[in-house]
Amino acid sequence: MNVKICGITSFEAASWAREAGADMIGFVFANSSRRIPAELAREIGEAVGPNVKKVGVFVNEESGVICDIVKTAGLDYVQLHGDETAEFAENMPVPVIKAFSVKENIPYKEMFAYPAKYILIDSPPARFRGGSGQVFDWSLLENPDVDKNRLILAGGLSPDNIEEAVQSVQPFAVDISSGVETDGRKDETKVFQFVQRAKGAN
Ligand SMILES: O=C(O)c1ccccc1N[C@@H]1O[C@H](COP(=O)(O)O)[C@@H](O)[C@H]1O
Repeated sequence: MNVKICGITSFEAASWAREAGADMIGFVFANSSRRIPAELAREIGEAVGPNVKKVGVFVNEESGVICDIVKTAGLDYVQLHGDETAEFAENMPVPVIKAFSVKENIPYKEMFAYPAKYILIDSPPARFRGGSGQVFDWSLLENPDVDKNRLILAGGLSPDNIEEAVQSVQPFAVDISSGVETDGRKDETKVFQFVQRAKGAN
């Protein structure tokens, strides 16, 4: 199981993610309490090293701004968490993770035809576009049009529900932000528990 720890804002949180065995870390460049400058993301990314891939999270950002941040921060992927078109994604400088909000009667065929390396399915937006900590009904993903090899599961995951989530959905990867925080800051114990349980749950 691949694991992404999102909303990294400090060197120590990034090193917990790496030591715990996370495959990707996410930096938020959108409206969020977790937003950080591209220069800080670059410094944290350099400290973590090349084995952990760096993802930049954007919501309806201009293409030129994303390209600049990809270069400055040294990103491996962009996560498009807004209403970005397929044409927009095709012009990104690095591979794309496209986030969609879950809803009833989702057109999965259309969703998985989107030109992205991975498709991330998240809960509906709350205060910000993502990172709400809300869980959704995973049985909505029981559909033959869901390509599990490209699926990243997100939305309200936590050390307490991750084993059940992995066993029932069997996605390519899982992504978490608020579920490994205490009082709005990443929590070392929760980061380790989450990664270990996700990787042990196959
Ligand atoms: O984490 C954020 O602050 C954020 C802000 C804007 C867009 C996406 C964001 N994060 C993504 O939200 C989901 C779910 O997070 P949570 O685990 O429910 O808190 C995840 O994909 C993050 O990458």
